[in-house]
Amino acid sequence: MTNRWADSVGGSGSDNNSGPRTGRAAYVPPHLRNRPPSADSAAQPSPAPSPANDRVGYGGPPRWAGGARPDPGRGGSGYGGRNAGGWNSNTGGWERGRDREVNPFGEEEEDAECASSGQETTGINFDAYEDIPVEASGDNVPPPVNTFAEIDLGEAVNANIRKCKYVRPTPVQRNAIPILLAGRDLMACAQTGSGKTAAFCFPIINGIMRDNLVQRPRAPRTAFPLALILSPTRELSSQIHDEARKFAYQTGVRVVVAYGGAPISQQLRELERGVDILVATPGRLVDLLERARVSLQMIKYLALDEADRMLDMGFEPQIRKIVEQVDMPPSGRRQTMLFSATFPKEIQRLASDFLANYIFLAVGRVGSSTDLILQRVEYVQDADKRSHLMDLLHAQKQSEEQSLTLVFVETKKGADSLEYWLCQNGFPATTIHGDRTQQERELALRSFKSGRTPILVATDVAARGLDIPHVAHVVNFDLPNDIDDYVHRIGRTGRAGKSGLATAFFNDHNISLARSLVELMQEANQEVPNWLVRYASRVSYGGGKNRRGGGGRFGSRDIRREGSFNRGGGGGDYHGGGNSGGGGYGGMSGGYGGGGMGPGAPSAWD
Ligand SMILES: Nc1ncnc2c1ncn2[C@@H]1O[C@H](COP(=O)(O)OP(=O)(O)OP(=O)(O)O)[C@@H](O)[C@H]1O
Repeated sequence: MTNRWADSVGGSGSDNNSGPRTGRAAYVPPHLRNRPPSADSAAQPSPAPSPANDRVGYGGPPRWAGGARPDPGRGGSGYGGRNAGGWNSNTGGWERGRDREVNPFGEEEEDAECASSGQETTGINFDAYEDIPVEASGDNVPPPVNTFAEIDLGEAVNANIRKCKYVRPTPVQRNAIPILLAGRDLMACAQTGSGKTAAFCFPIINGIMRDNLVQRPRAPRTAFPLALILSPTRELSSQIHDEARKFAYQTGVRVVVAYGGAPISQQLRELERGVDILVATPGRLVDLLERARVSLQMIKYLALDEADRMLDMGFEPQIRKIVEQVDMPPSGRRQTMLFSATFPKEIQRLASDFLANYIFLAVGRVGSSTDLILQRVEYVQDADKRSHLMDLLHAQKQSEEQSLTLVFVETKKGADSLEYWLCQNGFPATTIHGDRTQQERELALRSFKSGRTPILVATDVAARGLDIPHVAHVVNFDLPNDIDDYVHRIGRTGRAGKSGLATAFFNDHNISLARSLVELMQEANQEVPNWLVRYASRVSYGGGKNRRGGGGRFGSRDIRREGSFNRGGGGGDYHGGGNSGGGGYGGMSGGYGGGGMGPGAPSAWD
């Protein structure tokens, strides 16, 4: 079918999305999607999502109508597990202990999704990570551990680890957990999908349990969390919250999430019930701070997930406000942990403002973790991208029944346009990007995860952190401008020791990425097409976004070791880490030089 949608590949901004389309009642164009729920519609029941696309009913009632959130893992969760202590009575009128803690492991029917993702961790090929080298620098680095049994996380947490079916710690967990349990600040660079979330959650939960009976100020309606975990997107915050609730189940540690796009009233109610660990996106947290509904004066643990993203141009002002300009204890009086798969040098310099005498940990030599991901680059002109994508999807349909495909595009309009075209052509697809309401975003993600719509077309809003089982193929329909964004995007497959496939469509618009792409692929032992090598040789660095820092084949090494660093803590000490197989350390793609902070598509972020 030739239509205006099909013509707008790449979403250059042409206004192709106007007007609802008759004959496709299911579809509501983007400009109508962000309407707040009306009182009328709120009274109506929600229709079931269509098997082909989650958009059925967008024009209809909002799914949050009547107060019940679509995600049973979050909405209205009670609390009550006090088995491990860790609380005091000074809760400022919170409702602690009155509610029953909802089981986050999905033993109840409603949480079947969590249950199945829990089963994912059985049979994981963690041998794939066995020979991954580790480099840690800083003063007196605590040695790594090999088993969870070697770390005293407490019986309740250990029980949860068993419920998660984690048999042994991943390399980043082996190294980061002892460092954090020793109370040290940490900047950790480890591959996508290698278990960083647990690496910072376990020590935080353990620390809060150890800090039993912390006195908190009495202030009506103000929450005083002990730990703050910040992440760049709503979906990632939600995911971290879900994970942290599992790890903290029946420990007495209460985890609450707050992010934009969702009704604040419900989040306020959750906060009023009490909070030990607050997981939040920066924007919503600033809002809560300004309303004086959250105070950071009791924060003892601060974690920034996707820390390089959190400190780049888009987020840095908000992060500085939260960390430096409100009431959070200064570095040295709190424990700060920064995690990502990429750490450009510029970001490392900035990050040192937030850290005290920190340890830098790099887990995974360039080329080791990406072995799990087969990377292909194909030369495809813009006009041919759709038919090419269709060929890939047809091939995949035949090969694997259960597999999901994540397709990254540059713009929000491009995402809508491609999704529409795919659906028209018989491929059930949905989309996630910053112009969709949070309700739509969550629904799209659930529909994708469940396999109802096995193709998700996304902007960079889905590039980082999301842990979706069964993503077999990541297609870079439009390549990003920044190699770090590429790394995070392809990292949505090949997670937790599993293998995955990543295909990129390259053409003359992507020349600036050629060199860093070739380098990354070579380091990852991938087959690089000759034509791409020729493109790369035509590009000079010239200070552009993709210029690599002076780390040579070492990805993100501690900048303090390069002598170009004058701020903050010591550095110098260095050990090869417990699993070290020798040189060639670093995160997959950190260490890119000045200006390496991706512009991304700020409007697509939270
Ligand atoms: N010790 C373990 N044993 C088995 N599975 C694990 C273990 N630790 C984590 N996992 C699983 O590995 C998957 C990836 O973990 P996680 O999402 O924390 O990765 P990540 O390093 O934060 O990735 P990204 O860089 O993309 O954010 C999750 O499904 C998680 O449950």
